[in-house]
Amino acid sequence: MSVEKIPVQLCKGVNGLEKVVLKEAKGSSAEIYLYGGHVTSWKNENGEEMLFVSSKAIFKPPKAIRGGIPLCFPQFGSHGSLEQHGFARNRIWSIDKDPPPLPTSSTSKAYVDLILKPSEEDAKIWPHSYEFRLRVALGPTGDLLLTSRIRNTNADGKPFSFTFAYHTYFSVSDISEVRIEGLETLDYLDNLQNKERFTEQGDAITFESEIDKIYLSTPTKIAILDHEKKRTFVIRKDGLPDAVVWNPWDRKAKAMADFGDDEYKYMLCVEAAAVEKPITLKPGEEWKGRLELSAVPSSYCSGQLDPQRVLLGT
Ligand SMILES: O=P(O)(O)OC[C@H]1O[C@@H](O)[C@H](O)[C@@H](O)[C@@H]1O
Repeated sequence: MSVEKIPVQLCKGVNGLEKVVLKEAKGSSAEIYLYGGHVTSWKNENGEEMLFVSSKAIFKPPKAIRGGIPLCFPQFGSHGSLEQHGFARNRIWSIDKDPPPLPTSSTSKAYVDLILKPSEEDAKIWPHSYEFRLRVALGPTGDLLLTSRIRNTNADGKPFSFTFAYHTYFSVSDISEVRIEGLETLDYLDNLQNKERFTEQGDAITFESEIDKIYLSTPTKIAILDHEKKRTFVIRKDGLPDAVVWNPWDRKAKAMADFGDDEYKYMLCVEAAAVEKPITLKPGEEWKGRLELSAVPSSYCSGQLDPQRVLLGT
């Protein structure tokens, strides 16, 4: 007899912070903290963790949780006058009991809707009224789906602009055994060189030192191949033209209080983002940004990512 899993549960996590636990019928699961609207766990059907969370992560406001999927809004990085990566990642979100419908083809009951609205204090640092709705869902095959809907609710008729990222920390076996496909030959801004623009060379991206690059206008599909784990993460994104790739490497790792000295070996951030061209919304307008993550066993064959490129040999 199979025991039916409760698809959505609200419970206490680290330091008594509230978290939502999603469980899909076949065994995959996810955890989302209301602090930051922050996904901190995504496990496949065998209970294996796909996301990296630092053993030194501080689950306490105002520090954002180090790992999982922090949400960068209304500012990515230092591209503006607000605090690094904006404030959405260190605010307490609410459960949205009655969200506007979202078209979905999945029958999975494992999903939750969260909402963030500005407090009076927030309005002092970013003088705009908005509703940020986040849906986190598990698909029937264990895929993790995040949909962000951001609406301008300004009553003063003013538009606003923002930059955004799903700052995903993937768990990898060994950073030196990992490569990314889908970003080769693209232009990028290098955060390690004053955000200057360069063009990536032809090969898949591999890692042997610190990296902090914003790849511009990328394909909607990117793959992270982990040879040792024999696992490939496939990232599909919509409404998010850019992709940030970050690994702090040893020196910066040591400088971060909430990150273990050697942990850079076991993580890689590939962040679906809108950075180069900020998104502008007039009052009443809504933006939607979607991220779909899947983990497929064994290595993806090189070149399978984009059949068109294989055919054209480009
Ligand atoms: O320490 P934080 O604020 O979470 O940021 C981590 C990193 O996030 C990346 O997205 C940025 O490109 C890096 O420049 C930054 O160092």
